[in-house]
Amino acid sequence: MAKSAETEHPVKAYGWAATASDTTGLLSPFKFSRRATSDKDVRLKVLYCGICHSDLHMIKNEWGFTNYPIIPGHEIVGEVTEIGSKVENFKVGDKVGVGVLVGSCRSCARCCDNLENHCTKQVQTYNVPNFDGTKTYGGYSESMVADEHFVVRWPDNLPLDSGAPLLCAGITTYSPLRHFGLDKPGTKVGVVGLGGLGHVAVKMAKAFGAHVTVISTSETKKQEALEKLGADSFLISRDPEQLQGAVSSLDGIIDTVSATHSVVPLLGLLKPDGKLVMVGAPETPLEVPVFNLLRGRKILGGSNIGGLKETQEMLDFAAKHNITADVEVIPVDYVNTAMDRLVKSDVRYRFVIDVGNTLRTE
Ligand SMILES: NC(=O)c1ccc[n+]([C@@H]2O[C@H](COP(=O)([O-])OP(=O)(O)OC[C@H]3O[C@@H](n4cnc5c(N)ncnc54)[C@H](O)[C@@H]3O)[C@@H](O)[C@H]2O)c1
Ligand SMILES: [Zn+2]
Ligand SMILES: [Zn+2]
Repeated sequence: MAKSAETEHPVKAYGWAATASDTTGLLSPFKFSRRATSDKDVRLKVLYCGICHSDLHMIKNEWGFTNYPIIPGHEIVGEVTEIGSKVENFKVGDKVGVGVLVGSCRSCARCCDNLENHCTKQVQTYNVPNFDGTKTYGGYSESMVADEHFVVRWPDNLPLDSGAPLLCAGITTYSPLRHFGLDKPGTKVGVVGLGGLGHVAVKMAKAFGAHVTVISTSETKKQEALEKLGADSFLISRDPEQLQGAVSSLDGIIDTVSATHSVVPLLGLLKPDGKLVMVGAPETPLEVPVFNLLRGRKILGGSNIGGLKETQEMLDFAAKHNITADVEVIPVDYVNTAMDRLVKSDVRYRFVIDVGNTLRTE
């Protein structure tokens, strides 16, 4: 008989999991186990874990591939408690991060190019089979263990709680800004959806020296976007007059919206050769009228987190430019309320679970 999550590995572990397959996604305390620390492994005590909207999509099975029980969490900051005998880059006591990936083949062309995020054999931090056949469990748990290649060094001056969301929201916005050439001073960058990813995208683009326009459905975020986050202008996406006034003005747009929406107005905002980069992952397909791409030779693309080398580079960049997320730190037993509020975009702008101080391990 197959071993249970609680007994398949030698080390006892505790977390909060969604166990029901009824798509309510309710999280509750869950006993499981983690593997012993092998040669190249780093074991950490989880201190903070951000709540990404992907966690919400997954606990509710909105993408259709949730494999319950699931412990979400891939914005994990912790302290190293044990290292394997061949670990080279970390020692006990170091502050470290683990993001969306805990494994990849390490030998394909993508991996050799530091793009583990595009490896077909990548192992994500939760909900997938690991190389040993057991399932991965994420950071809403008291400990993590991962090969050191998938662990990043935490910069000294980067706060642990408000820095945690950089491990997904940070790299997911930094990487396309860099890859699509939207990281040059004076570049006109639009950010759609001012949530966890979107607000970090604004900060990253500003740090690159871009001129940043936030495109949002809601007037309520205007003042904050301009005054607090440092955006240069603000457009209400439902206001045809405002959109008309900004037609053909942007070099690129990072679209972080989590629900199905029209990209037609966004394509209209792009200059010729402009790029619309999707990072948000709505559960249903978007409609793309092809003529809106043909006219102006526009490009519609996508981006998925980033490789490990770039994740470290992004963290160091964030530390240098004092970029953190705006966070609401919560105890773990508030997580279901936090999920309900995230559905309504009722958070400025990222929930972070104080795992270290609030997760009981019995
Ligand atoms: N590509 C990647 O690698 C990657 C990484 C992380 C997250 N994601 C995805 O990105 C999306 C955003 O994640 P997040 O954590 O920032 O979520 P979030 O909930 O914090 O932010 C989403 C934003 O979209 C806005 N929004 C929702 N519905 C909208 C609509 N119909 N029209 C316009 N705006 C709308 C919300 O108001 C909110 O500001 C999610 O789908 C998530 O799964 C992708
Ligand atoms: Zn994420
Ligand atoms: Zn690979």
